Amino acid sequence: MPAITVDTLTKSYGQTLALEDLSFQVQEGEVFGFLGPNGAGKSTTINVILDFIRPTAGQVEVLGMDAQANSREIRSRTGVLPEGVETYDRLTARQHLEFAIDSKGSDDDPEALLERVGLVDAIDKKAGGFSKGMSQRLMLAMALVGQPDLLILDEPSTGLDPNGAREMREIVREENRRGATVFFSSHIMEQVEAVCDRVGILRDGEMVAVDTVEGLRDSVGGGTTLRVTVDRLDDDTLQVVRSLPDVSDATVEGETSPASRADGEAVSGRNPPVLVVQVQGSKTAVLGELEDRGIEVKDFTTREASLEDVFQSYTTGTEVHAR
Ligand SMILES: Nc1ncnc2c1ncn2[C@@H]1O[C@H](COP(=O)(O)OP(=O)(O)OP(=O)(O)O)[C@@H](O)[C@H]1O
Repeated sequence: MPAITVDTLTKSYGQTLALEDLSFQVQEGEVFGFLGPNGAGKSTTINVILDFIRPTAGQVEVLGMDAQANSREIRSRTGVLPEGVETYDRLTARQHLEFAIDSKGSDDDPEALLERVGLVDAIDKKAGGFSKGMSQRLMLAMALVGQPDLLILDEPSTGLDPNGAREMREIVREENRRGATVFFSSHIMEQVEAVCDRVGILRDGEMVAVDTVEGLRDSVGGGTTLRVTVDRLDDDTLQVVRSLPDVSDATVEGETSPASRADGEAVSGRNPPVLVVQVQGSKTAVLGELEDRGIEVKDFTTREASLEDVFQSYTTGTEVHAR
């Protein structure tokens, strides 16, 4: 059974179309990363899932129930870390937890929960003095109350330093091992890589891709950037390299369009020229071609496309290039 089914969901705020015909499923027991740039519609989707806002059209089912008709039951089985931390300044961390434990009717121990999120030392301190990261940890502890079947974390790493972000990922893994489904929104691809089974990428209110991280990387043909320092380079060679089967692009560093030179003169400056090639497969064809043409390869480096490149490709429509 899917934990979340979003079916042809549309949401307009006046003239603003925040979501358009959005459909996707999150399977029970998976960690699903919900990615998109600012304004893509992630929070709007989460707010509809939790029935904080009503859709313009479409349906949402959560834990097998209708999101609107059964919102109370859904919320009792869901732990939420909302975007934009709001704690009560005058209440201590312990009091926040007690409030969440009471409202969920659970028998959790506030101390144990705060221990898990690394905030136990501040258990009797008022939240008004907390840093952003501390408030975020407190909100996470509140989301964990009652061993929820579904965890919805909206930008959970906001305000956390690298250690905090790592601890957050560990908690996500632990919760998932316990059996919880985790729906995790972020605009940072690297944050979701380590924990998510699948990733959905939202752009302008529409899902542009849903796949594993590896699948996404393959689908954009991220490939490798090969940088080759050579003793010389001419226009002919550049054209030949560009036409090799696995090459999607080749340029000379510092030269915007060397191929446009009409005289076919060697393209070189004071430094040895560097040929920058986007390759999908093996780099040996490129190096072999250069050597066949009597060009000396002085040095070369390679770099894989990063997840940020992949994310950028999906969310801006530009071609993905490893840099
Ligand atoms: N209450 C609102 N009234 C009017 N427009 C809204 C409202 N909430 C969101 N929007 C608009 O809907 C679109 C989607 O916003 P949403 O907050 O869902 O995106 P997001 O992906 O969560 O962005 P972020 O990463 O910045 O939180 C944006 O164009 C936003 O300006």
